[in-house]
Order: sequence, then structure tokens, then C-alpha cells
Amino acid sequence: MVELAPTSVVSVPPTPPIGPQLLDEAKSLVSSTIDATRARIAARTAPRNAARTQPRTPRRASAKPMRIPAPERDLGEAVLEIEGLTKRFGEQIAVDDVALEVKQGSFYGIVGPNGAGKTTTLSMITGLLRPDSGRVLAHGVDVWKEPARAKRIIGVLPDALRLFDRLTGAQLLYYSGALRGLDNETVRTRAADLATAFGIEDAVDRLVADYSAGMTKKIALAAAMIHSPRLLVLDEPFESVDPVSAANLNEILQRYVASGGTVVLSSHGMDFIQRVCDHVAIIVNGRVLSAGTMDEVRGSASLEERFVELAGGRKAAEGMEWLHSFTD
Ligand SMILES: Nc1ncnc2c1ncn2[C@@H]1O[C@H](COP(=O)(O)OP(=O)(O)OP(=O)(O)O)[C@@H](O)[C@H]1O
Repeated sequence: MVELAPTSVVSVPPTPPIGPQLLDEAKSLVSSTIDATRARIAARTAPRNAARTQPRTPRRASAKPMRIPAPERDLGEAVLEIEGLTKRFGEQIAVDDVALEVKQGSFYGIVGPNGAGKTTTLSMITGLLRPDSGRVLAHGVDVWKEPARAKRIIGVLPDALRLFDRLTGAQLLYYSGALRGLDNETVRTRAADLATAFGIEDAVDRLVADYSAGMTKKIALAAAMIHSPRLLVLDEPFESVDPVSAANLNEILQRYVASGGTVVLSSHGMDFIQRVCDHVAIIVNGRVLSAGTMDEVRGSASLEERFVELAGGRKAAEGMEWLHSFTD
């Protein structure tokens, strides 16, 4: 876990950028946002509820992750260029000269063992943690030289979910949209769309502090997407999310990349990454040991086998006989 630097996105920084005036404005407008959200949800769910009284027709299995194969898509120019990225914490080199290139339309997975440097890398890519050296360009914009421009391009789901959790879900979405300069009507429309897409429409007027871990992840993802960024950088987006919601989220992300967006995400779910991502990088001890298309990286093995091989193999569970002695 890294210590995240202040940000003006959705994390709670040491000096929160939210001012009393903006908060008051958000609160005064949020009731109309919620009303509008409810009205849209009611309008959408009415036909669906009516349909539930009809005999069910077979539908596509929603829990099966889908992937639109990369070669069938038009992968564009490099939208994320990382050069020589390095970060030390005292003697510890967390990220060691990492270089990666991510092309537009990619669904790019970053995997690595615990402590490999994934979160540190993603935090430096998104302007949350200042690198010791190296450069990050997002759509040609230097993230550390032009942070305001870069943050319009990037949507971020940070690992440490430090949200304004004393806001309701609707308030948080409103705040995230307003912070990105969206007008009221656009925020209302998008908040309603996102709440429906993530299946949290019934929770938008509850405090985020009262959400479950999975719901918190969903509202944070919605907040990361509300300004329709060109690039989404998501640290473990599927963690704590139930399988059906994960399949829905995957579908949202697959459609997003199919229409020209780019996703970079980290995860420990090898099987899931292999099925949903078209590109992958394996990071071990802060270094990229393999990167490329999924097929290039895994070769004839599974991604998990390749990962275990590069990460140093499994440790034999020896010397733990005491655990089987049941001392009570
Ligand atoms: N703020 C910090 N201070 C000191 N060391 C840190 C800090 N943040 C991260 N580290 C160290 O940097 C290394 C990389 O950590 P990082 O959180 O990036 O790994 P990770 O790959 O995301 O791990 P995980 O899969 O467990 O989330 C680890 O050794 C970690 O202990």
C-alpha cells in the first residue's frame, strides 16, 4: 500500500480541495439530482418490471466475462507512454526503471505479486504519487508537468479508497462531475446512467460511509468515469465486487475500449485478466519482466503459469508442522 499524494479527483487528500461553498452548492443541488435520478430510474425500470411478469426468455449468461479480441479492434497510437519510471521509499526500490507503452483501445492488465510495485506504478501514472525519475505521457500530455490537463484525460480508481464518504452516492457523483467542469444537466444524466449501469440506483441517497466494500468500489468507479475520460486507470477494480457485478463492469469496460477508450488495470485474478485483457505486463520487484499482447506474454502456458514462473515459483509448504498439532 502506498501513501497517496494529494489529488483533486475523488481521493481524500490531506488538504481536501472541497470548499464549503462548493459543498453547499453540491448539497443544494443534490436533491434535484436525486429526484432526476429517481425519475430516470423509474422510467427505465418500469418496462423492465412489466417484462418480469412475462414468461422469461433465455438470455446471455451475464457472469461470463467477455472480451472483444484486440486484433479485431483498431488499436490506435500510444495513449500512455511510460519511460524510466522509478520510485524509492528509503532503501526500498518500489518501482525500478519501468517503461511501458499502451495503445488506444487496449484493455491492459498489470499483474504482479504482493509488493511488486503495481500500486506505486499506477499512482505515478495518474499524478497521485510523484516519481523520483521518469516520465509519463497521457495522450501526449506530461502528467507531472501539466497535471490539470492530464487529469481531464484520465479517470482514476485509486487503490486506497479514500472517498468523501460523508456524502451520499449522488452527492459524490455530483461533486466528481462538478469538479471536472460538467454542467448540472450533464452531471444529472450521467449520474443516473452510471447508477443504473452499476446497479446502485437504490443506494444513491445513502451515505457512502454506509456502503459495502463492493458498493464503495462501484461508486468510486462511477465517479472515475463521470467525466468520460479517454483513459481509465483502475487499481484492482474487481476486488470485493460480486461475480455478476464484475461481469457487468467488464461489459461496461469492454464497450468503452471498443469505442476508443483505453483501460489499464491491476488485478490478482490471473484467470480473469487472461480472459478480459488483450495486453498484459508482469511486474516483479518493481521491474517489468514481460509485457505485450496476452498471447505474447503467456506463450503456450496460462497467464497464471507464466506469472508463477516469473515471480519465482511456489514456495513448498514445509516447516509448518506446528500448524497441524492443534495445541488446544
Ligand atoms: N508509502 C510507502 N512507504 C514505504 N514503502 C512503501 C510505500 N508504499 C509502497 N511501499 C513499498 O513499495 C513496494 C511496492 O508496493 P506496492 O503497494 O506498489 O505493491 P503492489 O504490487 O501494489 O502490492 P499489492 O499487490 O500487495 O497491492 C512494497 O515493498 C511496499 O512495501
